[in-house]
Amino acid sequence: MREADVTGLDMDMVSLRTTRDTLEKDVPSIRLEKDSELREIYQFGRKLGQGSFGVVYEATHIETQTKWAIKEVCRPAAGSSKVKMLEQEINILKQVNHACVIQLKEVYNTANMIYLVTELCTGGELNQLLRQKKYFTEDETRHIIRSLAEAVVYLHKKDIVHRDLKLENILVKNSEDDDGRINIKVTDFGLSEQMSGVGIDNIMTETCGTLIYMAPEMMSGRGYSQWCDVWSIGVVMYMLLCGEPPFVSKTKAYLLEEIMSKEVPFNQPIWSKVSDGAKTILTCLLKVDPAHRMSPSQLLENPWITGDTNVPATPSNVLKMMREHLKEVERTQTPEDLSFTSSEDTLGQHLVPQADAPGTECNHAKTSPVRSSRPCTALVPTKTTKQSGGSLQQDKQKNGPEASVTPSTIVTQAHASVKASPQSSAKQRRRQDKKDFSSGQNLSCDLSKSQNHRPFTSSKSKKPLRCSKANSYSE
Ligand SMILES: Nc1ncnc2c1ncn2[C@@H]1O[C@H](COP(=O)(O)OP(=O)(O)OP(=O)(O)O)[C@@H](O)[C@H]1O
Repeated sequence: MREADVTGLDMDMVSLRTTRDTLEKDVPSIRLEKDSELREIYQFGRKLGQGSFGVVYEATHIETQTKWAIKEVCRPAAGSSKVKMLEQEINILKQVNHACVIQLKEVYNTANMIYLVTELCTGGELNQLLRQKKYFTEDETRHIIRSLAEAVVYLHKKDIVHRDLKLENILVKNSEDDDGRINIKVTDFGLSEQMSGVGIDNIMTETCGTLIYMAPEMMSGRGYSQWCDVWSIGVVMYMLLCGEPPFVSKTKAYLLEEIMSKEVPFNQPIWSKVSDGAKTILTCLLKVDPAHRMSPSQLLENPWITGDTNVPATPSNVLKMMREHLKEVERTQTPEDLSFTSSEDTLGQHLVPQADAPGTECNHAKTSPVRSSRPCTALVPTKTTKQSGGSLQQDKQKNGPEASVTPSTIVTQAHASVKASPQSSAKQRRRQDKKDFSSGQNLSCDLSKSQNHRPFTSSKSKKPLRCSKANSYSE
């Protein structure tokens, strides 16, 4: 047995892109002459599961008698897409060190095999637990979603977009710990992407992931960013609370149509028992337009998540008062006096998305006629454009002008474009919103006018979808 190159894997198979200074922990990569040598280090136990790459076993480290999971992977052909995915997965796992992300302990290489030793999650996949329980309570869901959001904030800060967040890729460390809490670990980074640039460089076009969890902007093929993970958190949360996905259709095209045409459905009887706070979050996470989605950091600060009952779940009272006031103003003014046609627009103009303002959340979920037409960030009646918080793009904004292509700036510009057409009725604007979204224009039109912002990509790949993993798509 010999220690492999200090950077990690068998270099003939994997060209590591990770720079060493980004590593947070040292994951040894060990070369073995024979596969049987590993059996001298670990005692293999029951089979835990099978993925598209290989089989996962429970294993006991003989010397320490500690339990681990070992993924046994047949070395894929050099240059194949499987190599790329495995390389990506290992590179990312080597960089991450978070309580809610699966830990990679060691990598073993032999001539034919690669073995990934990870922490053991005895509770299995979250979808198995959901199937048993049918649905989770709000308290259970809160704990799981908080952990998931923490993991996503951490990953996005490291410029890692998971791209395939789903119940099957969330493992349960132990069924339930002493407090009855379900501790989760995000796993399966095979489809993840690590961004290297800022602004437009962070726009991806490859369609991948699992349909029911896939963000509409990814389905539309017009470019997406890390906000696709937020949509998936929304789908996961929805499923935890009611046991079923929010949107289902046989094909990607129909699913996209369904998402575009419907509100987040809360029709099943179970939703009558779910709090408004949880439903509001879902509406904010499942915003069609990524520019209007709640950020993972905002999610973490939301009173439903923090359990802070002193903060109103929705700032609807203030907004309601402002709307009433604006309606009154409209009533007393002639149309010429107004720069907008409706109080909603006027309100939109003055409401600036303020990232990470605690205690605030999507406040328009119920009033918004079109799910994609309203920003879903903390709205405050001010023109201050404070941008802070943990999301990748918000962080990037501090680093350069290009990075200022944030959902919030897009939102602000979207409002500006509404302002520019005072004649348009609310109905016309709704139609335009939808048209813009399907053509990919709603984000690009305004951005292209700005010196600092390059257009949001709208290139649509003509390549057919293929299934690269079980239930996961890659273009
Ligand atoms: N650390 C672990 N602890 C417990 N069970 C695990 C662990 N890792 C994987 N498993 C189980 O083994 C199964 C196969 O895992 P694996 O990572 O190979 O594939 P996958 O995530 O299902 O899909 P793929 O790699 O094909 O995308 C999982 O579905 C899970 O049930």
